Order: sequence, then structure tokens, then C-alpha cells
Amino acid sequence: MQHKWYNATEIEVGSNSKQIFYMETIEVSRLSALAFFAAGEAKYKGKRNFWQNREKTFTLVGLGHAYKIENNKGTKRFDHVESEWKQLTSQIVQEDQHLQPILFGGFTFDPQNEVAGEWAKFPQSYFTVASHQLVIRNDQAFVTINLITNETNSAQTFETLRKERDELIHAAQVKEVKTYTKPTMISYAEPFKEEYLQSIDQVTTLIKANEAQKVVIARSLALQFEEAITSPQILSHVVHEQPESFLFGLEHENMLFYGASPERLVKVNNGRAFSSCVAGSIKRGQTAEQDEALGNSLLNDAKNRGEHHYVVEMITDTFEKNCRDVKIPNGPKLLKIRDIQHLYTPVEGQLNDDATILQLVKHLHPTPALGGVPREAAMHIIRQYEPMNRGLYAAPIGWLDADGNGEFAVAIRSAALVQDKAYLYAGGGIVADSKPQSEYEETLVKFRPMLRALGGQLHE
Ligand SMILES: C=C(O[C@H]1C=CC=C(C(=O)O)[C@@H]1O)C(=O)O
Ligand SMILES: [Mg+2]
Repeated sequence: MQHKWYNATEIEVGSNSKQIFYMETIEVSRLSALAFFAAGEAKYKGKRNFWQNREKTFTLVGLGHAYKIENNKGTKRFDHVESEWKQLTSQIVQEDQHLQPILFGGFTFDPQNEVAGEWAKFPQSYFTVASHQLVIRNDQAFVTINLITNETNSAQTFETLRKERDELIHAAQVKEVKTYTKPTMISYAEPFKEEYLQSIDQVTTLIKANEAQKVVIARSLALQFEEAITSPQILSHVVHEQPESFLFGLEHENMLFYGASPERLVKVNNGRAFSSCVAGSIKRGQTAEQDEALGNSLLNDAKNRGEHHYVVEMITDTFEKNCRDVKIPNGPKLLKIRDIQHLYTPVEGQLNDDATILQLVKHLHPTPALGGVPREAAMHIIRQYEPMNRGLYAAPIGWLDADGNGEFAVAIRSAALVQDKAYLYAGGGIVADSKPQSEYEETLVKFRPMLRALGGQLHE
């Protein structure tokens, strides 16, 4: 152990109850983020999270909840999370960047959706500061203990956490990372398949009648396994199979929501904001030539360019309102990931003084890559035609710190795991000339990464 930073501050939480916020960070030699996550299985199951950015320069693992921000406040939920986070962090001594608590979590796709299903118990906003927080930035690893308490024996609780931390680190500094088997699937169902196919026809009719210009319609798969799947087991497959994506896992009680998304919603780094427009899709080719031909046909396809254009327009507009010096390339490029290629346009700008990452999340969500145009009409159509609750699928998931830096992805290519059951989600942008069968096939391609991680057959 090379360095150590420690601080304890008296703070007020909620309606002025006095608490002490203890933080201690140590720098550790490189360890396995997954093994650290797995080491929390006995004590912190149901209260863990995992995040890795696309570039693999930032990994965050959280075990336990030192602090939680949860609410069901509909459109006010973004402001609520922001004000609680500001209140908490404004009281902490900020001199040392290594004593930085990180808030991780997500906002559900649509607080107005009332379908219960697997998301019945999930709050509309769910954010936590971990008791044990592992951050790997570039090649440096830091483990932080966060403890917020008003207990009289808090010093003793802190000592217990220190011991626990040492054990967690020991368990994670392994020479060889544990390998996990794939689970055994015993049933595969496509609920509402017929309804989905019909809804594409109905939605294109609405679009032709000018009720909306674009609506993203999604569906789910319901899988049953021989036995309960653990979070480290499934995350290990996702991490190894999907290195080009944002990787995330978020536990809530007996659910793990996880996935590998190619799509950044927003990143803020020292006042600079970045987003990405990802919409319009085609499969990968079997050979390099075929792959290139497919990519070229995507770049020149009017229907996909249409899907993409709505997203660029809306994200650009939001950036123009919240940033200066906005930069957008002239046309889309291809974003190629293991199973699929997308049209991709990056957007960046310099945040205005009053703009923040959470304000950008609030204004951007849902972009027309996940919702539609116009936003409210599209949301209304989604509520009417999708018989499910998206929960965190297609919703913002990510982290932020006390300095206003952070990153959110849109949680697509994702699934909810509830013990021995998994629900996979995928959708696509419906425009006037969408065809049910090809949209259906597009969702099959989008299900692939999560299906593969679960050891499932690729039903095509
Ligand atoms: C809604 C999904 O993808 C979006 C992101 C990229 C491409 C999309 C498309 O081509 O339809 C979707 O807008 C999903 O993967 O479930
Ligand atoms: Mg599409």
C-alpha cells in the first residue's frame, strides 16, 4: 500500500440530523474489479454495482450503501437527486481529490409506466454511495471506505470496515481471475411477439398520419434457467465478451440489472460535455468484404439515416441550449461492435456556467434513439403499444462525483436477472417506412450479446 488519505467531517443529512462522514482512501496495486465485486457476495449481495467505460480507462465497483438517494418524483427526480447530492458533498472537505465519494445509479425510463412485472419494486431514481468503493483510473487503483453515521460507537464500525476492506482487497489481488460456467437455460419465451409485430404496423400508420415522426418500440425475452445465476457469474461473461461497450451492473434487492451498451448519453469532464448519437443499425458481415458492404449500405440507407437524423437534431439542440462551442461532424460514421453496426455521430461542447451533468441527463432523456419525436407524443404511443415496463432499459445509468464530473450511458443491450430468471430487452426506431419483420430481426441481433452471456441459443 503506497498512499493513504483520511478525513472525518461532521455533516447534516436530511432535516439537520448531525452525522459524521468518514472517508479513507488507499492506493492499492492493481487488482481484479470483478473479483472485488465477487468478494462482496456474502455480505453485500443486493447492494453492489459495477461500471466500466468504453475506453476501459475508468472502472468503478461499489459494495454496500453508505448513502442512498431514492425517489419517485417523476420529472422532478433529476433535480431532487442533484440537490441532495450537492447538499451532501458541499459539506465535505474537497481539498484532496482522492477523498471523493462517487454517486452511482440510474433513472428509470418512464416514471408514468405502471406495468408491474419485474420492475414493481424499483424506485424511479436509485443512486448510492458505496461503503467500499473501488476506482481504477488508467492504471491506478484506489479503494475508499465511506461511512456516514451518527452511532456513538462509530469509530468501532469504521475499524470493522477497515478489516473488511483489507479482506476484500486480498480476495481481489488474485493471480488468476476466476472463471465461471455458463448457466443452463431451460426455457426461452418471446412474450407478446404477435403484439409486437402488430404494433410496428400500427405505429407506422400513426406516423404516416403525422401523430409522431419516430417512435422506439421495444420488446422483451423471458428466460428460465435451471438454477439461480449469480451476479459475478453473469458479469464475468459480459466483461469478457463485450469489451467495446460501457459495461454496467446494478443490484437492487434480488435483481441485477446489467448490460453492455455502445451508447453514451453524456459525459462531463472538467466542464467539457460529450454525447453520442447512436441510431440506425445493421448486422455484422461474415467476412471483411461483406461487413464493409453492409456498413456502406447502412451509411446510404434512407430509412436508417432518417432514424439517425432525429437523434442528431435533438441532441444538438439540447447542447446548443446548455453549452457553447458545440462541435458536430457533418455526417455519421460507423460504430462497429461485436454483433451489430450503428450510425454514430459524436457531439461535444463547453458547459454553460449553470449547466450540470444531471441537468443534461434530464434534458436529453429520452433521446429519439430510445423515445421518439416529438418526445411526449412518442412516450404516449410507447405506453399504449408496449405491454411491458422498461424499468432501467433504455434509461440513463452512470456516475457522478462532487466536482460535477461523471458519465451516463443509455442502458440498452441490457437485461434484468432475478435469481433463475432473466428478462432481456431490445427495441428499434420506428419511422414511416419501418417493416415489422425487419424490425423484429433487428431486435434479435440486439438481444444477442445478453443472450450469449447467458449461454443461450441464438434463435434466428
Ligand atoms: C433501442 C435500442 O437501440 C437504439 C440504439 C441504437 C440503434 C437503434 C436502432 O437502430 O433502432 C435504437 O435507436 C436497443 O438496442 O434496444
Ligand atoms: Mg433501427
